[in-house]
Amino acid sequence: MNPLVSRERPAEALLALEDGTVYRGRSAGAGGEAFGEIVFNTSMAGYQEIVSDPSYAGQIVTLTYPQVGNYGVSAAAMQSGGLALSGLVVRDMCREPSNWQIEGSLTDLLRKGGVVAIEGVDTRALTLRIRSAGAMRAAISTEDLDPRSLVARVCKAPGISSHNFVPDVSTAQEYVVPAAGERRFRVVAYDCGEKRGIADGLAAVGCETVVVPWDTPARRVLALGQDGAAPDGVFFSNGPGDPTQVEATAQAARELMGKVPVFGICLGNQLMALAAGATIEKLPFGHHGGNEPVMNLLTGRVEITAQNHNYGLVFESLGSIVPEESGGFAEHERDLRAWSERHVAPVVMNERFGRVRLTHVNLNDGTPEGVQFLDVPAFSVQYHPEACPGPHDSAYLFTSFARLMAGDLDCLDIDVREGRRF
Ligand SMILES: NC(=O)CC[C@H](N)C(=O)O
Repeated sequence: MNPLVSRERPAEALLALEDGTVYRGRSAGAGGEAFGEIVFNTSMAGYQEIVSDPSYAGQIVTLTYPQVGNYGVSAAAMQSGGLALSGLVVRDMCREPSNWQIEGSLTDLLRKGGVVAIEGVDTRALTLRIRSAGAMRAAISTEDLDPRSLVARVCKAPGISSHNFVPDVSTAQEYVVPAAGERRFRVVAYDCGEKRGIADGLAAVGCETVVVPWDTPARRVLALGQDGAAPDGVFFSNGPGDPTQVEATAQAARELMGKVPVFGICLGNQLMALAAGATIEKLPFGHHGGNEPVMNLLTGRVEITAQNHNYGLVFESLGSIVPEESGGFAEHERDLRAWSERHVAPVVMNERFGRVRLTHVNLNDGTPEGVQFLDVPAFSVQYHPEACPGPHDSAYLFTSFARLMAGDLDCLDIDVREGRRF
């Protein structure tokens, strides 16, 4: 008999949302109770990378793809050492996974990681509800099966913005990730919950990376390069929760930008924007999935991207527009779609760091997804060039960072300059 096949009858479970909606199902992970903010992820594969992404701390993830777990799990797909998400909701959890690389089942991984999960939920209906009502507080329980009681307890639970989740997932100690192949740069990465795929992406372009805790002061980082000198570059990682909670890292970004080349992904992008004094807004239900179209405004190319965020920066809040560098757009425009339609990469004047150019826009809702600082060597994106899971269209951004560290400030259109095709 296949040792991965479980014949036991799973316990009953209940999912409750703060708007009063409840779904009955069965346990598909650890027993117990989990509270968190419910979001949906539209990836069609990659459930293991999703559940091991530290950015999901404090969240209950609903997978829109209906059958989950069918190819099992393996150590190589883990994006971190453990599972940080609060809970998982699926339509159908496969109890007979099969794959030549299989090392275990998703249900076992969730159980070992203490993650409460529910299956048998109409995830289409649930996703539509989240899409219209927005991300909200929710709970999964295998203990409290009384809908009224669980909804009432959800309504009393703290919201995601009331806690800084980054210390829970950041490294406690500094450590070094070697370059894959020849070492070209020595980089310091702020670990706010960094995914392994990002560490691999940095290593692949020749970075030896010193990974440091989220609250490491800038002055320490400036001595972590070769022989106690400043590093060749600094990277700000992805991570969970509300970016305005992560003050120590935003403060470090403020001190480091302008001193060394800087690159940020997702939470890193938000923290660099906060360092520049920008406003961060909460999106209604965020972007979580492997199929989000983003236009690179410098090349006009559209990348299909992996995303996982609920917050975004308000580009106009970085400063007032510089009309002569913004394709004739004299006014602040709320509708960034107009810029993408006209392939204009507008520039604003930031009080602290000088000119900032909008480089990437999400084509689904027109939200800003990448900025480049023109007067200091720094750029960041809101989405995930490392994929894991997802398409690799944006992998060039790791090369862009290597170019930036080598002194090439025009580093974001390299795929076109090198004639690369997707
Ligand atoms: N993946 C991330 O870095 C997410 C950033 C932030 N926690 C958000 O939800 O927007």
